[in-house]
Amino acid sequence: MWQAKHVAMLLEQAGQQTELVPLVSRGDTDMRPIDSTRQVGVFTKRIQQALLDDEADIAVHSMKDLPTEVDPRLHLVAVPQREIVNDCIVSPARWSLDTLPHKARIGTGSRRRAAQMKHHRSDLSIEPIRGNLQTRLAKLENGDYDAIMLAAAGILRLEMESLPRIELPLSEMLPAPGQGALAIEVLAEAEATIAQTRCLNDPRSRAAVTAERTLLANLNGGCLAPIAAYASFQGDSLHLESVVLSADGSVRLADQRSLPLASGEMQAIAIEIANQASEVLASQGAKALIGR
Ligand SMILES: NCc1[nH]cc(CCC(=O)O)c1CC(=O)O
Repeated sequence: MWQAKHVAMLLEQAGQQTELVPLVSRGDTDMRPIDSTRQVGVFTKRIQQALLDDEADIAVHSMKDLPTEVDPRLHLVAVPQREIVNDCIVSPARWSLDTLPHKARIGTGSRRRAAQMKHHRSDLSIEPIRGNLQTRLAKLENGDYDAIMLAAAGILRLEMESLPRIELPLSEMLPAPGQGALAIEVLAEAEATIAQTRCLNDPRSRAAVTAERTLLANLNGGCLAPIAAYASFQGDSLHLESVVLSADGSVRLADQRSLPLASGEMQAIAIEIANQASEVLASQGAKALIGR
């Protein structure tokens, strides 16, 4: 709802009228451990269906939740300015990755977060958790976990800035492809809506997300894979950091590279840098790690 209201506000600032269409997705209601369901698009399918059924004109997703497979009936018209990309450890004592007690119990359903935590701290006990933020925080307060992991962007969007937490540096915890970014989808044939929503696009945020998601797609990883990637603009270059891990964090393949922006069109550079990175990671055995 925060994300949809945020996009409505941006559109209203651009002189467009909007109406909110609240929806509930399976991702909101299904409390089974996310890894066990092996489903993709649990947060996004319901919203996409609203476009196909003409219940809504504009879909607002978390980019991180949007599967990389493209539905030809839909068009990703815009990626707005991206938020903070980091992950956080939430705990009353504000433990960091280094100060967490020995064998602390960490609540996360993310294999990417679990593997990176275990890579740095193999003693930690990673335990599954589901539910919305309020549910997760209640479980933390109840003592079910010593700490839980959350995206900083989600905490800020829920206006929970006072939550006791440590933001993890990218060197310890690289984000999921697309983390902290929004995705605006419309029907591919909706030319008028495309024209009205194009103004929401931030070309640099879009290029960064394209690089990260191309890497993910090239390695056949869904949103559940232990794959992390972060693209950023550094001077006159696009920079891409990517990491693929074994589930237990004992194996960690990493790649870092830059391409000058002068070498071509920005979206093409984003795809090229991802292709180079995924080729190197694949040659080091990334695909076997992901399947494990
Ligand atoms: N899978 C749930 C989800 N999808 C997007 C966010 C956070 C916001 C974002 O990363 O854009 C979250 C929660 C979390 O990872 O803590």
